[in-house]
Amino acid sequence: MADARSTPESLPPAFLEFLQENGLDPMMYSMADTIPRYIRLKPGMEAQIPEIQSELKCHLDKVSWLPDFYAIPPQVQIASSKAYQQGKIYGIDAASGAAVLALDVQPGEHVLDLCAAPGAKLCMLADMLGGRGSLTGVDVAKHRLAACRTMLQKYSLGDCCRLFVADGTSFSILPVNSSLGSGEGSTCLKDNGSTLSEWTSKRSWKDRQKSKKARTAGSPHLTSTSEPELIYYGKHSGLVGLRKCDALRPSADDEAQTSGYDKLRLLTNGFKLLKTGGSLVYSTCSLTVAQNENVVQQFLCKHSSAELQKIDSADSWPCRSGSIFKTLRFDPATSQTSGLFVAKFTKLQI
Ligand SMILES: C[S@@+](CC[C@H](N)C(=O)[O-])C[C@H]1O[C@@H](n2cnc3c(N)ncnc32)[C@H](O)[C@@H]1O
Repeated sequence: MADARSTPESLPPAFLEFLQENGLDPMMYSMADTIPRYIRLKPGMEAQIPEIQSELKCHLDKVSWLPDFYAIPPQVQIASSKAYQQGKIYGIDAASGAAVLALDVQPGEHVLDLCAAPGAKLCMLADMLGGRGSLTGVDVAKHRLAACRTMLQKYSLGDCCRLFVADGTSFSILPVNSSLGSGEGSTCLKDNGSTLSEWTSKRSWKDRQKSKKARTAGSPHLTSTSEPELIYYGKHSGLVGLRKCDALRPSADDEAQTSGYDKLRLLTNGFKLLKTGGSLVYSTCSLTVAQNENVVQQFLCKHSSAELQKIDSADSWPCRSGSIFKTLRFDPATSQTSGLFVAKFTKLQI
C-alpha cells in the first residue's frame, strides 16, 4: 500500500505500472495532504455558519457545484466540535455527496442503500426525502449498522429509515405494504432461508450518550453489559421505486467482516430489487478498472433491461468520463476529493 505522502519517484515500479494501467495519476499520493475535508450543512442550519466558522476556527468555503457542501482545511478536526456533536454538520466527502445527488431523489420516492454504514450518504438521502417516501439501509456488519443507527438518531433522522443487518448480495425484503411485499406491520421476513430482522437500538441517541457519560464517570449501574440488544424497529411502508446500490471498496476491517464480497453480485441484486423505470447508482471509492468499468460492463452484458443514464447535474462537477460512456470518475488529484467512480442505471420495460 502506498504511503499517503509518497512521491511518484518513491513508488515501486510495479505499483506505478498498476496506476498507469488504471489511468491513475501517481501525483495523487503526494497530494493527499492538500485535499480539503468536506462538511455538509444540515438543512436549515445556514444561519449558523458564522458560529460554526468561529468554532472550527476556519472559513467554510462553499462548494460551488454541490449544494450544502463546504470545504475546510484538511487538518481541521470536526468530531470534537459542538457543531458536529449537536448534529449541525455532517462529515462527508464531496464526491460521495455527488454520488447521492446523482440519484436525483425526490420527496416521496423509495430508496434502498446497500452497504449503508456508517451512514453519511444515508443521512443525505433522508434529508433529500424530507420525511416522505421510504428509506432502507442494509449493511452486513452489525457493529457498523449500530453506528449508522446512532448517526441517524443524532441527526433526528431515526424515524425516517429502516435498517437491516443483511448481505446486500442476497437481501430481498420488499417494502412493507407493497403489492409485491408483505402486509403492513410485518416485521420479519424469510430471506433465502435465514430470518432477517430490522435493527435499531432500544434507546434514543441522547439516552445512549447519557449512559456513555455515566459509564465514563464510573457509575456501577451502567456497565457495558447494560447496553441494550439491537432489536426490531420500524414503521415505514411503501412501494419499491427508486433504489440505490452504494457498493464501496471495503477497508481492511470491512474485508474481514465481508469476505466473498462481490460488487457485481451487489449490483445485480440491487437491480433485481429495482422497480421498472427506477434508477440505481453504483458508486465505489475503488479507483481500479476491475472494480468499476469491468463490473459495469459485465453487468450490462447480462441485463438487457439495464441502461446507463447520463447524470445531468454532473456537467459542472470536477470529474471526467470513465472509460465507459456516461460513467464518471472523480480523480483525487484533479477533483480535490477522495476519489470516486459513479454509474447510474435505469431499468427499462422489456
Ligand atoms: C465504505 S463503507 C460504505 C459507506 C457508506 N455508504 C456511507 O456513506 O457511509 C462499505 C460498507 O459496505 C459494507 N458491506 C460490504 N459488503 C457488503 C455486503 N455484501 N452486503 C452488505 N454490506 C456490505 C461494509 O460492512 C461497510 O460498512
